[in-house]
Amino acid sequence: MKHLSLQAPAKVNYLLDVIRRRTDGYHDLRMIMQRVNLCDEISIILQDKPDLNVTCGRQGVPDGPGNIAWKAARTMLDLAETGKGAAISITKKIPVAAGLGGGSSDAASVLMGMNELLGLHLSDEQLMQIGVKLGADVPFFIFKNTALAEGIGEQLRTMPTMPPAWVVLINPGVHVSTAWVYRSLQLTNEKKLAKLPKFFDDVNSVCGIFSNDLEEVTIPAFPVIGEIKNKMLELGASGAMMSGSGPTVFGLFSDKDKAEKAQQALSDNSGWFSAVVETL
Ligand SMILES: C[C@@](CO)(OP(=O)(O)O)[C@H](O)COP(=O)(O)OP(=O)(O)OC[C@H]1O[C@@H](n2ccc(N)nc2=O)[C@H](O)[C@@H]1O
Ligand SMILES: Nc1ncnc2c1ncn2[C@@H]1O[C@H](COP(=O)(O)OP(=O)(O)O)[C@@H](O)[C@H]1O
Repeated sequence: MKHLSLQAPAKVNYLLDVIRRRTDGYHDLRMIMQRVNLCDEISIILQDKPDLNVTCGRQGVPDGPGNIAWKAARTMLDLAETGKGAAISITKKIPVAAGLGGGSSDAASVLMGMNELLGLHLSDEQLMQIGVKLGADVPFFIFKNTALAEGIGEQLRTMPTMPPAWVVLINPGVHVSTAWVYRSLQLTNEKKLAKLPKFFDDVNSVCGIFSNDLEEVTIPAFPVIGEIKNKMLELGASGAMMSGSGPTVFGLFSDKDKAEKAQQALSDNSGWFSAVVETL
């Protein structure tokens, strides 16, 4: 029986410009996406019987066909046409519906893992084309590099090297619907896009690009997001912002000690998820 153990990392968005509303109900974006080393753990066992089982056991995440990882595995098993099946178990470490891309990352890891286990030899480009049909952020997790993402997130280019940083993640656990955030956004006709630097000297220069249009919707509705951002800056972060459609706020630090102290100060609130992680 073939078996693989995988680590599926989370992401944060350093930039999220919403450019226009599309006719298919989605929005064209310009994003900068960075992986961090907070990882879900995934085990895949390839089986001779055709059954596909995905178990997660985490509240708010479906087992079976409702799980995005199940859809990823099903696609790969159908492509292979070997009659084999798989047993997949997911241990969630990434908070769910948090703006950290956990589901998309799980799906990307399963696509890459099944490609290997089934000996399909699909290229990363082919896996990314399969991935975008499962979720807009899936191709980024196959691409792996820190990326400038356009379209809905499927057009990816490698960003100039960014200095490594410590990232404090704080999720206050309020429920934010991604569909509601995009729907509520007031778009201007001709959005002016800030020019991006050609290189980044230090963590401060990375924070110079921080901007997330979705905060215009989430901060007025959930003031706690703005409060965490302000606190993070008071505690010495070089920059702080909401990731994706939230509600997780992250702060970037060049100093590990400061990052750990900020996490401690912010994690006093019971029920909040908090972590200090590193950029990948
Ligand atoms: C905001 C981002 C940024 O990385 O990430 P998360 O916060 O989810 O991590 C992504 O754009 C999340 O894209 P995606 O993964 O497709 O979101 P979904 O939850 O599937 O989308 C829910 C709904 O949001 C709207 N939506 C989503 C993406 C997009 N570019 N335009 C949209 O208008 C659509 O109405 C869609 O039906
Ligand atoms: N493997 C998975 N991990 C997390 N969420 C999943 C998974 N499969 C399906 N979902 C569903 O996807 C939704 C979005 O979850 P997630 O990817 O964690 O958040 P986000 O889109 O904010 O990055 C959740 O409501 C959850 O029920």
